[in-house]
Amino acid sequence: MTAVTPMMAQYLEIKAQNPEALLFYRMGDFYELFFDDAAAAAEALDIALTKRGKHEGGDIPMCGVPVHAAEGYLLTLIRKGFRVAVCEQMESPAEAKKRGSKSVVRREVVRLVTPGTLTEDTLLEARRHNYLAAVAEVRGDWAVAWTDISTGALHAMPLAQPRIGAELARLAPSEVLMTDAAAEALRPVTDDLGIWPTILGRASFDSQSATTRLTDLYGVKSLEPFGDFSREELSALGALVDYLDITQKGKLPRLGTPRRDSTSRLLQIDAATRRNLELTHGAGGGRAGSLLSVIDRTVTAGGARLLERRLSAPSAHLDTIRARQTAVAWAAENTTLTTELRDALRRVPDVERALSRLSLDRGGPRDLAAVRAALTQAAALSEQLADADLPEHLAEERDALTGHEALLDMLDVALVAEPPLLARDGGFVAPEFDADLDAARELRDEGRGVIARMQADYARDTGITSLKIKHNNVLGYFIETTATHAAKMQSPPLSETFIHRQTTANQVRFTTVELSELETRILNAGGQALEIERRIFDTLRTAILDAAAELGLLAAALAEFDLATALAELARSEDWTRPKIDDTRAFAIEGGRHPVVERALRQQGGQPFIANGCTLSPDGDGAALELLTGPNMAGKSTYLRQNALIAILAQMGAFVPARSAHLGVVSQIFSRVGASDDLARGRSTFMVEMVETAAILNQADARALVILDEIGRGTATYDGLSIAWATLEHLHDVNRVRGLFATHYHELTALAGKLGGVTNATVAVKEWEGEVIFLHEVRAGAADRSYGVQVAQLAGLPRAVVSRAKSVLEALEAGERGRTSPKALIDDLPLFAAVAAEPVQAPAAPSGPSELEERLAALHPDDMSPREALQALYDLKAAASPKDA
Ligand SMILES: Nc1ncnc2c1ncn2[C@@H]1O[C@H](COP(=O)(O)OP(=O)(O)OP(=O)(O)O)[C@@H](O)[C@H]1O
Repeated sequence: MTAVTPMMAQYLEIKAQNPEALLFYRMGDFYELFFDDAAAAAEALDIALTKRGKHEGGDIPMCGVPVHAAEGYLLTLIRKGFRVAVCEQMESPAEAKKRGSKSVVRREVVRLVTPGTLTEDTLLEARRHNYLAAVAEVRGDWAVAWTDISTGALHAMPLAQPRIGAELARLAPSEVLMTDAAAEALRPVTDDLGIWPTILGRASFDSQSATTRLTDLYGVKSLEPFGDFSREELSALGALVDYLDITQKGKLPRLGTPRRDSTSRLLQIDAATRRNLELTHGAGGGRAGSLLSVIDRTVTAGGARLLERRLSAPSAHLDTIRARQTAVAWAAENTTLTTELRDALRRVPDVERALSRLSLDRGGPRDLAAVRAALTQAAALSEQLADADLPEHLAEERDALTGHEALLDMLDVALVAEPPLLARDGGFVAPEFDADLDAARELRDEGRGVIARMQADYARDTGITSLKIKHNNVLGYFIETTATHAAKMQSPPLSETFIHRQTTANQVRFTTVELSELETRILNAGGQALEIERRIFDTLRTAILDAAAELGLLAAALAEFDLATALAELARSEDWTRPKIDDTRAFAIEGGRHPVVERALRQQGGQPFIANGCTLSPDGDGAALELLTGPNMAGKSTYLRQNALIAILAQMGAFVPARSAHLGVVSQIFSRVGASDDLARGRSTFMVEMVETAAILNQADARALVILDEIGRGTATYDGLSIAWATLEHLHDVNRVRGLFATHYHELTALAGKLGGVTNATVAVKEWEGEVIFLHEVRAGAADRSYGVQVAQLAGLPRAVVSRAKSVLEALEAGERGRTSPKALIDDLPLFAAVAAEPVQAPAAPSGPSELEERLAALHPDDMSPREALQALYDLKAAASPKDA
């Protein structure tokens, strides 16, 4: 076995401390990866896998990426789910040598790059939040905390375990921290959302140490002023801070004070509904095709993130909704000013992310310039708004725009117009800001002129016109002549001044005392200038960080103005209206449209979008359900979704795509539109649909809005019909929701007569020469048939199949009408014989309570000991299935 080299020993030691991450091991201008890391990275990055030296008799696999291009590679690795430990050289090779000729350069991991802890613009999506979340459980109570370290936002929320999935779906975090036990308990939720939790030890979640971590972080004695956080919230917050400490190696980012959020003030939207409605993510998983992509008119990154936040979490709090709506209405009424404001906003950089990089000491001169630009534009905005009669919500934001004049003045005089990327290269401090810097720069720059003059003098004195003064890294400055002048230069009197340094094939090189002195001065001046600039950078950075909290508010204010004006611009260009919102249970929309479908139709340049109204008028606290029948392709799903989207837009404070709208605040939205297979988890389409329907029936309250599309279609006709029937009855009698229910089971339309809160509606079509023409118009009444065969014909099904289908359909319908199963039908259609067997049976109305229900009602859990409760449970189970007992 070969001995392990000192460098490899160091590598192995550092790797052992970071087993979960790929180790980027700095060697000069490269980050090198070895062993399994190298194999994994080479494959993920599609770069060459080579080898270097031997370890335990085998070759060491290796690959590397150049430091200057590392960010791009990091991005690919993070996207592919890797975590990367960045290990830097903490001293120069020369410094290492001083400790002994065999010493290895000291290296340390300076940062663990994980999906939830990114700050670089190149690694982040400017218009999306990048959340790191932690889920904690303390004695059965749960909480979620989340942060976006690139902006400093920090939140916590206590919530019941069943709500965790919905909350994580809302946040769509890049990374979620949990203990092993919590991850086990939440496996179905995380699997559903495609989240791979990052597991931390129990110590990271300890609520006692969390308090200490947080008080230390904010330099306060107690957390009380921030709010009354529960143990589980503290545990989740503490885990976040601990993880940041681990990944940022002790350098904590700027974090705003923790804010308690509460689900009760938000419109509840569960994960499946979010997916169905494609609020922030389209069907493909990205932004494209989502409602967000269609409504986004923001011009700043901060505004875009705020829009995403609002759309993900519309409010259910009337005052909040109205305040936001008033801001948009103000912007919509003041179009000229709005246009001016948007012009100024366009020049606002991403100041939140600049602040976060500066606080992590990862910032550069451009981040200073970003703060300057934000302050400049904020001042301009505040001036434009000076005489405006702002609604309260915006007036408060206007106040946050000013108050940083001194800081702005300082940045203005200190920085050049377009600073370079890196502080270490210098050149970002403006002339006349610092006298010492100016002097050092002058000497440095002038030195070059002095060298040129010196060269001219030497050429004249020696009579060698080809004499040059040059520079290289080994010799520094030197005088060079061709070899033909060697003898002359090396004999008196010239040899008294010119000291020989080197002879090459064709050249001879010299120096002089005068030249070395000048060289020292030039070098010192350059170094000195850099040193002064570095000091100035630190001063400016400190001045900015001292004002970080207020600058955070300023950034938030800019985002609010961006959002209000963007939503106004959207309303203007798309002809949207301000909805009336109150605490009734109204749902009355005239001329509603689906913004995403409308845009798609417009882009295709064909048919215009047909607007449709929707009125659900509940009687008292009863249900109001619209049962929608109609042909395939008529626009049922579009109609269903558009009404849900209008409610969501209204409650985020936006205007809505309708001629008019009156909505009573909705507490929860459930939408099940076309479930898809989930084969990966072994659930069929039908199973997924039933699980989701169960969730609605169990959770929907009287303020819920429920949108169900073709419930029960994934099974045999009569099973499906019966399930749809019972579901509709339950929504009507028990949940008493406002809702829309689309179905192909025309039998259900009979319920409109039986259930007071159910009305029938249909999407109109015209039939012309055997073909259907879609009118996309929703009208009162029931459809007579589905026109499925005609639609299939439109889709290009072979003519023979279509005509055969038509005759099968006719025969089946004839059989149904006759309520018999004619022999001819069976002979013609042996495969379909079973279908015609039984006429549809309406499920019996629920009879009185069963014996079990009565026994259950008689139990009083509060008065029972755990032992009695368990016994009661055994008894009930025995009564329910006597055979098993
Ligand atoms: N109001 C409308 N105005 C114009 N075109 C529309 C309208 N609604 C829907 N469409 C068009 O009709 C297509 C089909 O709509 P949608 O998917 O909503 O039909 P559907 O009735 O749910 O069909 P199926 O029952 O087959 O699922 C849409 O892709 C769109 O192009």
